[in-house]
Amino acid sequence: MKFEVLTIFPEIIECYIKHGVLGKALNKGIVEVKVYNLRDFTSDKHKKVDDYPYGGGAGMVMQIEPFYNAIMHLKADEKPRKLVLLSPQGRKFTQKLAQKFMEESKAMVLICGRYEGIDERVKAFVDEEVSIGDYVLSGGELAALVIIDSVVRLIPGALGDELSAVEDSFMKGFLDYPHYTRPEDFKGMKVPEVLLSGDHKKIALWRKRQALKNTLKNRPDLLKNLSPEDMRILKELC
Ligand SMILES: N#Cc1c(-c2ccc3ccn(Cc4ccc(CN5CCOCC5)cc4)c3c2)n[nH]c1N
Repeated sequence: MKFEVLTIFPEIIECYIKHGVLGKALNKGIVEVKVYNLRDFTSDKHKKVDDYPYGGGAGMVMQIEPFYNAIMHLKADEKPRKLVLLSPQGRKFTQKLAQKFMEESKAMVLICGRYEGIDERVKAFVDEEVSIGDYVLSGGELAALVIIDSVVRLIPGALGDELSAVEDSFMKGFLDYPHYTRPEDFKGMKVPEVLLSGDHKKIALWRKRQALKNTLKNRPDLLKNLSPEDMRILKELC
């Protein structure tokens, strides 16, 4: 899968993609990330990318021309790609949308604005407008990284442990169970006995109960379409 990122801060993207899961996926050749500086698509000596908003108002707005020139440059190879604009006004990004992007797109262009946003006319050239959540960021770069990271985790072979992607809790519709590792006793804080028992059936049941308990407490909105068994466990917790 190929990601192409349009931004005035390429270093934000370049720094992050070298590490962790993404770094491994890049080294394996499972993923390719190319970052483009929008300032390279300007036509003035000052590489201007923003201007005052028509109609007045606070802040600056990013001009359409650099976005248009960059998008036309990418489209010159006539290869299919999904163009995604990051924006506070976008549709909510969820694990389901990450799955959809992974399944449907061989290449994605992630368009990152700054300032108070970008000229509305850029939207004529994009396929999706996406927001990663109900809070205001300073630009689209962090959102682009969230999308890249969550989509790459879903690519078969990217994690090197097929189970992790399948086990990601948002795929199952409830939160994760608690995790523990050595030491067994840290300043009197002990690992639950069941996890030391070696009884995999008991451990699985304990983990399911804990996951449902966490979900009921923190994200009851996720508790939909539970299996009869999960519903039975949930009722015991109430
Ligand atoms: N994805 C994503 C994002 C973004 C995001 C994405 C892209 C850009 C480009 C510029 N900015 C900054 C910016 C700040 C303030 C404002 C004003 N409005 C904000 C909402 O209330 C009304 C007034 C606009 C834009 C961006 C922010 N924020 N939150 C998400 N989940």
